[in-house]
Amino acid sequence: MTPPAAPLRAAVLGSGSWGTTFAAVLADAGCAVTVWGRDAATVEEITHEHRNSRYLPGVELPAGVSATTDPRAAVAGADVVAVAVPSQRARDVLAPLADALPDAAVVVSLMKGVELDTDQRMSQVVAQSLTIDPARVAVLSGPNLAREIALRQPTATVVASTSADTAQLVARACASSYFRPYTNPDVVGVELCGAVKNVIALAVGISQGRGMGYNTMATVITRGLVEITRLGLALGADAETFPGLAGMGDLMATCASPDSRNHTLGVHIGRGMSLDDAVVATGGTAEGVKSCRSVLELATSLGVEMPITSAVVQVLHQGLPVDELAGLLLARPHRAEGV
Ligand SMILES: NC(=O)C1=CN([C@@H]2O[C@H](COP(=O)(O)OP(=O)(O)OC[C@H]3O[C@@H](n4cnc5c(N)ncnc54)[C@H](OP(=O)(O)O)[C@@H]3O)[C@@H](O)[C@H]2O)C=CC1
Ligand SMILES: O=C(CO)COP(=O)(O)O
Repeated sequence: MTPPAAPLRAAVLGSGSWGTTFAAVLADAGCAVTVWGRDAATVEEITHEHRNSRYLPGVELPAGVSATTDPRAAVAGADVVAVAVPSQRARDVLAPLADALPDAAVVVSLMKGVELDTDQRMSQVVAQSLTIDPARVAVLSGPNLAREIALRQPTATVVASTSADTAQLVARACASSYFRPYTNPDVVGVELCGAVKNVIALAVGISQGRGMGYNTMATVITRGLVEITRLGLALGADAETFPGLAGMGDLMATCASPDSRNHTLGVHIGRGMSLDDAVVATGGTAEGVKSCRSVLELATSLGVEMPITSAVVQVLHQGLPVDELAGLLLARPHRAEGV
């Protein structure tokens, strides 16, 4: 008889809402989990009180989750290292850990952004900053609003890696009665879906902040998916990824939920708040604010049209009045539907 597999050891870098929630997911799936956080009070609270009152008020964490302020101690001995810091900070957090990562560890990016300046996807940033083979990197993305998962509401996700072994290891590490991972070899497609849906959620939020209803929301979501698909196909992604959990699934969750930071920030902008005030009022990481620029840059370099993304960049960063956003999109030349 084959002996049962030994419990996996996991590290999570980032003690915010998703890092802490994913640590709970891993622990519920049977892993021994250490979270790295830079805030000593949060680390203390996670380890000794099994709570993270700043990011997940009212949620009790499994006893199997502990935390440290030492990132090297967190990754020591880990089989799986999950990364959940803001995308624009990932390189700074990971590069100093290149010589601390265990040789056999795989790294899973939980982040949904595209790096400014380099226009790299997070799996590229992870492999480059840790100097590891991309086959040791996975990305996890899907309709995964942290708070619902922390309350153990059922959901599914996609674990993508160019290596089936890596994807299966990460899927095994996080699968539980309420969290169902599907594997997918399409890293590019899964990752783009996660990053660009944040930009589309900003656009939906802006329209709702202006008082527009469900027709507008459905239009922005549907044409947003077309934009994501166009960019993904230009980068070699698999067309089947886009209607799946990482694509349509995450768009629906993020564009519909008041828990989404991107959606919420968009609503503030739609109601007339300045970007700086909206960032403060939203709290937490709204990746689309920065990634809209890198996504648009990537699209422009490939000659891919992304009118919604472009409109969001213009409203957030180039002073376009919100009232002119809809006109800008609707005045585009008429064309046949489709990608
Ligand atoms: N929340 C969600 O529902 C989901 C989020 N994601 C993705 O996960 C990633 C992390 O998001 P999330 O956890 O929600 O973000 P939060 O804003 O909740 O937490 C961010 C975490 O990163 C830390 N951090 C912030 N700035 C730095 C820095 N300069 N250096 C190191 N650490 C830093 C914060 O530390 P401190 O507390 O000390 O400020 C905090 O621990 C994002 O890419 C997001 O898109 C993906 C799926 C779901
Ligand atoms: O990615 C998410 C849900 O899948 C979380 O969305 P926000 O980052 O907008 O909160």
